[in-house]
Amino acid sequence: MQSGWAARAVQARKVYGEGDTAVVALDGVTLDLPVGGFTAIMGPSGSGKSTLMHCLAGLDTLTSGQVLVGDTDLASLTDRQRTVLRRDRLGFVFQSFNLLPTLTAEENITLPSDLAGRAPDPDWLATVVARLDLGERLHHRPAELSGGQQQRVAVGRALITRPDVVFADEPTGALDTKAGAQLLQFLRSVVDELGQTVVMVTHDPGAAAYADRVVFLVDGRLVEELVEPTRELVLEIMGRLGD
Ligand SMILES: Nc1ncnc2c1ncn2[C@@H]1O[C@H](COP(=O)(O)OP(=O)(O)OP(=O)(O)O)[C@@H](O)[C@H]1O
Repeated sequence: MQSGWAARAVQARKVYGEGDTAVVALDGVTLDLPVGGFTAIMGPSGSGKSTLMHCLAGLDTLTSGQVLVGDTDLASLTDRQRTVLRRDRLGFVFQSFNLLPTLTAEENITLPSDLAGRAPDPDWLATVVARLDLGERLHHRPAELSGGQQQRVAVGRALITRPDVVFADEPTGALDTKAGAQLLQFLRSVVDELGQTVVMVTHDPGAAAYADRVVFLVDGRLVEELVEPTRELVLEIMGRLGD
């Protein structure tokens, strides 16, 4: 990609409802997601993290402002085109894995390609499987895998189309500490070694410390940005912001 960012929000504003009951969820957020970067989004409950993520991912639309994925302005697309863009150019990892129980690990990973009617690139599939250390588990069904392994399958599924951006919403929320730390190391290596772009919403300062940069939202505004975060620095800012 020519531009230095994989996706960006420009003066993003989102208002839910109207009149007296209107809620300003995003209040002029400008944020670049650099290509090959790992960005964490933090902030108190209700600060707009999910709204920002959903708008960046084309799952929700802005009231005003712009979201660009690569050079594509999401507002210029029809619903159908946005759905195709999500399928082909974005990856998603959820707190609760969301794997299909009747499919094997490999079938879950290749599902987005299968749904698009395309064979997955075999070299890329092999690279992703090796990077996520899933080679021994490809023929297992989700119920036969640990939570950490299931979430790695979900990361593999998010990566299979070589997306512009992987969106991870509390990806370690359902994992124990050890599996969570491992998963974050895998996400880190997906950025460092495969050049993928990851954005993650988290409440956990330890998880945020794996990112290159943490942005903090309060009341729908970006109020702080921390480059090369550590758990301690994240905690200090959270304390200051009243989380
Ligand atoms: N569909 C909706 N309709 C009305 N208000 C909404 C809707 N979705 C979110 N909001 C409001 O927008 C604001 C931001 O919500 P959002 O879910 O983005 O916050 P968050 O930072 O992700 O919170 P949490 O950490 O609790 O998940 C909140 O005040 C919320 O109540």
